Amino acid sequence: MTRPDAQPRASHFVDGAYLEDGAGTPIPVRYPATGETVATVHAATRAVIDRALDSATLAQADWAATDPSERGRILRRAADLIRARNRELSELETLDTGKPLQETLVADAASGADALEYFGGLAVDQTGTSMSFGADWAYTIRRPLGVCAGIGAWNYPTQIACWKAAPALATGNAMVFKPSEATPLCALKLAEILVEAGLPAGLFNVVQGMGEVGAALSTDPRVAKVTLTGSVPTGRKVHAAAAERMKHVTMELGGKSPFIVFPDADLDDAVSAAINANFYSSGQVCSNGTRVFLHGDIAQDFTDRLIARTRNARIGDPLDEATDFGPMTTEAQMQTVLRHLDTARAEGATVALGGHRIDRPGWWIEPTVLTGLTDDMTCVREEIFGPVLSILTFEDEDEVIARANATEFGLSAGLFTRDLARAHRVVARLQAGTCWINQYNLTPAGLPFGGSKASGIGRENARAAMDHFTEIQSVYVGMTPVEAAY
Ligand SMILES: NC(=O)c1ccc[n+]([C@@H]2O[C@H](COP(=O)([O-])OP(=O)(O)OC[C@H]3O[C@@H](n4cnc5c(N)ncnc54)[C@H](O)[C@@H]3O)[C@@H](O)[C@H]2O)c1
Ligand SMILES: C[N+](C)(C)CC=O
Repeated sequence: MTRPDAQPRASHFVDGAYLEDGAGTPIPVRYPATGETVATVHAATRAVIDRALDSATLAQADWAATDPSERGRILRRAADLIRARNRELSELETLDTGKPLQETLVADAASGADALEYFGGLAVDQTGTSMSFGADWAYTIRRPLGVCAGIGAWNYPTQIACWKAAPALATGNAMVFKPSEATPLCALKLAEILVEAGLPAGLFNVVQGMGEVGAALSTDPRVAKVTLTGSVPTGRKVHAAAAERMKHVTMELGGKSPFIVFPDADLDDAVSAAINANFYSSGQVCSNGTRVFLHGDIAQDFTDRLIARTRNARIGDPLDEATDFGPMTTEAQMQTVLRHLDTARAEGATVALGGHRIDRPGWWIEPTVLTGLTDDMTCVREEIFGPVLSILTFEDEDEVIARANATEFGLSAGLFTRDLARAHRVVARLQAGTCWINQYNLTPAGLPFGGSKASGIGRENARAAMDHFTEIQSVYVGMTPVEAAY
């Protein structure tokens, strides 16, 4: 397939235009399907970071005073532009991440456009409250926070940038966004499109770099809020840095989510969902249901069907729309997954399917199913972030709930049953920010998404995100003479 040109016009997008500073450390962008370098960007220098933060600070004051209906119109225009350019953006996302075009065409830029459209519509609908205190009264207003720093992971670069930018901008904030160093390309396109849609310069700036650039944003006094999508260890660092200056935070972090199949479930549906919940994006999805708890009565049947269907995965060139399983996004992540597989074998796991690197250039791992596991094994406790599905069995409801909750994570959970009373009863006891009943991993813009426990703080999407990008100002209105003791 002809490969599109991935090299951006410059490394950064600041104050409405592309910006280069060759003094920054070069970051090669490698196509995961072959390992070839397809572009190079430079990490932001101190001068670039300062320009991004200063222009955002200046632009935000006017933006906060702009009629929210105008803010909303700009975001909705950006959504339309993204949809019109979906194929071009999806191809770039595929080059950036290695995810099959079949996926990026429907799940990445498209979901970013949904968020821009959704928050574009909600921009006019920021309501306060009013109350009376005798003759006096009071009201509340939601105020934007100021300049927000967005820091992204590498698995959904366009979606992550949009999910952060859309509610921030709708509510009158500016954003300086640092994409993952592994996938720096797509956020630049978003910045370009927002300006084309009419967003004033400085309101959405993109600066490239490794963790140090993210750390510089997290500690800078010009930044009022940090919203991170990343791993739990990074979340702990960013949260601590932000706390030094009492900044607001949203933390979208990792997980090790339970996927529970009761004996009365529709097994074909449950197998389909387990495939999506473990092998989509080659398993590089935060909310994946990687601990698959199967009731003993259906465990063998489910496992046989799962393995038979997973053997049909078409592994190949991610730019070919027929391909439905791609490589890992980074070489480092491939090595991490291979180490996890070695540990699993050493701890006694049975590799029922896959378990090896695929012999192709680039960073490929076979879709893998592990059986013969116990809850204390490393592969069951730790996030692997690769195409590795762990099967566990259970006998009763109380037991599976206790085991599902026995983790520091709390991002997501899923369950399959035809008994809706049981479904709601179990969900009420699961410690997870998002639960799916007879479905998995669907995250529409109108549904809050985020984690409990170590998996995060705050929520993205829905009205909840509008609240997280604003703070309440209370206004007390005195209507009667002021009395004083002396
Ligand atoms: N909950 C969610 O919505 C969600 C979505 C996608 C990915 N994730 C999680 O992200 C992880 C995979 O992504 P990753 O490997 O890019 O994560 P990561 O934590 O390594 O990096 C995330 C981002 O943080 C930056 N960073 C690193 N150190 C930093 C520091 N000290 N200060 C500020 N920024 C710093 C990185 O440069 C990168 O941009 C997984 O754990 C996955 O579950 C969560
Ligand atoms: C947020 N989500 C689930 C769409 C992608 C996470 O990795």
